Amino acid sequence: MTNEWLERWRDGRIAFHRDAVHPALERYWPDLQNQGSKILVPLCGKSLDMRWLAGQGHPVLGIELAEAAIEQFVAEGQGDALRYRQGDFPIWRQGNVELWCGDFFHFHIAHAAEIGAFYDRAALIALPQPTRQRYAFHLAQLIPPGSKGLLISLMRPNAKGPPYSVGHEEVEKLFTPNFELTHLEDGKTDDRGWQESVWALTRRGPVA
Ligand SMILES: C[S@@+](CC[C@H](N)C(=O)[O-])C[C@H]1O[C@@H](n2cnc3c(N)ncnc32)[C@H](O)[C@@H]1O
Repeated sequence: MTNEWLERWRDGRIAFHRDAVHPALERYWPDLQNQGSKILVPLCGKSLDMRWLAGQGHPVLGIELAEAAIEQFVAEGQGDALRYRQGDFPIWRQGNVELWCGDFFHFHIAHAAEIGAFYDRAALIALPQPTRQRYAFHLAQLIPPGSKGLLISLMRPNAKGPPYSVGHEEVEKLFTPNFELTHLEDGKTDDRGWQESVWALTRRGPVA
């Protein structure tokens, strides 16, 4: 799976990338009241949503496997990027966005000191079913109790992924052990029969 993503970035097969900020982010983020917290964006690609979050006054920490995605994000942004390293992760920093290049599952709590919220659009649904369980648990370990996040999942017919179809029942099953969930909306179904679902999550008490 891992190499498949690197191949996709190499070949420019990135139909998941949006040229505009996700409307659900703009609609629902202000209600989460995460003022100024550092936002974790797992499996971030080169999403413009990170620039929007930074524009709202948040430091952003994205994690992305493909160096090509990070190089493109920086090249398409403004200003120089600083390069440095934390452990095994090379990091690019441009303005208020820092992008860590590596496997999300190797990003540990010690790296996550200042994280206060998260944003997942097309991260959970990029992972096959057994890995989604691991993802939900790992995310819970990185997010302090009381902090919030926005999750945009996807339901689709004939679900040979990625992106995988992750319906309401699975979202609830994956996250309920460690988060309080509020279902915010189901988007319009597009002409492929794909429909996004949007959730607000709040990390429950201390035990992951
Ligand atoms: C479907 S794309 C979504 C990207 C971004 N969230 C967006 O909305 O455009 C999933 C991204 O996750 C990256 N990825 C896949 N597995 C990963 C992992 N284990 N750790 C970090 N990044 C990963 C892929 O390279 C790809 O850029």
